[in-house]
Amino acid sequence: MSHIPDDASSMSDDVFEDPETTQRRLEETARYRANYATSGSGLGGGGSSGIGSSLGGSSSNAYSTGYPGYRPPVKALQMYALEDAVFHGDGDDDEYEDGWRSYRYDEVGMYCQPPQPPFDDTVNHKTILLGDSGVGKTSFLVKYNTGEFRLGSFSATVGIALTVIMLGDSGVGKTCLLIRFYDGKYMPHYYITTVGIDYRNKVVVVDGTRVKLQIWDTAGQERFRSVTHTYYRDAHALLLLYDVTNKTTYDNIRAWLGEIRDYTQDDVVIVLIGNKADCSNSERQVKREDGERLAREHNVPFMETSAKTGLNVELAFSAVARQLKCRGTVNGDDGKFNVHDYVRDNTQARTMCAQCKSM
Ligand SMILES: Nc1nc2c(ncn2[C@@H]2O[C@H](COP(=O)(O)OP(=O)(O)OP(=O)(O)O)[C@@H](O)[C@H]2O)c(=O)[nH]1
Repeated sequence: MSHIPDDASSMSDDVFEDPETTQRRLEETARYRANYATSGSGLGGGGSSGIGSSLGGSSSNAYSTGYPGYRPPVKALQMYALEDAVFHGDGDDDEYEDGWRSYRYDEVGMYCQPPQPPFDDTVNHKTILLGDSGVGKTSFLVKYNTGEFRLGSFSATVGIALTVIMLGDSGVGKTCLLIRFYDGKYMPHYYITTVGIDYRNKVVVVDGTRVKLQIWDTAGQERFRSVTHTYYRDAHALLLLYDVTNKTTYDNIRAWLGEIRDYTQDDVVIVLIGNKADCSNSERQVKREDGERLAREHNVPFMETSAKTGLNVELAFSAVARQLKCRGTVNGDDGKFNVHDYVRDNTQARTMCAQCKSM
């Protein structure tokens, strides 16, 4: 059964299923993995049935994806292997526990396969499923990955995700802001400095249109800079954060803007954010007016946010989604949207935030 929130203005994940289906699926996945471990068969093994066995056999003559005989360049394979290690090597199963969730393809089993010998014919590479809406692309992929056919579990896939990258010095609150947006929670004890880069997908509904954002949380630490630079070029939008309680992070914004100029596309959407606006005046080292002035200098919209209270968090992402939609990157261009006006009209001052009032 497909569940889509009634409130069209709300944020929602892109693919839904009901809690019982989730529970059943988790149990089946556990059974499946247990069988896999004992029999050595499974998605790619000779003992499984269906699409998985016909496409994903482990013999050296079988090709898990792509055309027979196709050999991706070794460089590309090395890159994908590296990406898998970086993005999927954390064994993070937390997201399996909630009933309302969004699938990433790695969550539906693509990475259940046993370790393969590096860089041979069985290594995955990119394959794109194309075809009209409703022909069964998502079901096909899920069947291939899990061996299951899930009738009616999926809502329509929403285009290809637009890339939003979060930047700023280490400790400014990028991860907390993303978690607040993605999960609606503040995790003060979640503070483990980001290593390299990580992402979450989230769909934002803008005037009835579903805009899928792929949000990349980068490591603020200098030593990861060369990794994160490689992602800048694909960015449609950037959220550039400083910490209002740490003047150095504000002073470094100019350097960040320089990097952005060097590595991103010219039309990238940038929003400047002063985070931790919940902190008291005695803790504050950067006035709101300073943030506004810097933003004016660089002609970018500005807002103060708090991952702790949720102040302006949804606004930051919805401003980006609206601007990208308006530019025609997603479903047409009405040409009337002005991100500066939108942010100015919708920004909440700290005193106006209901959550802040209750603090
Ligand atoms: N008071 C307050 N603290 C915050 C807020 N956002 C984050 N923090 C705290 O700031 C610290 C750093 O937060 P992170 O989200 O890990 O910072 P980051 O920018 O992702 O850091 P790196 O991963 O090292 O780049 C944590 O202790 C958070 O609890 C906020 O809005 N208000």
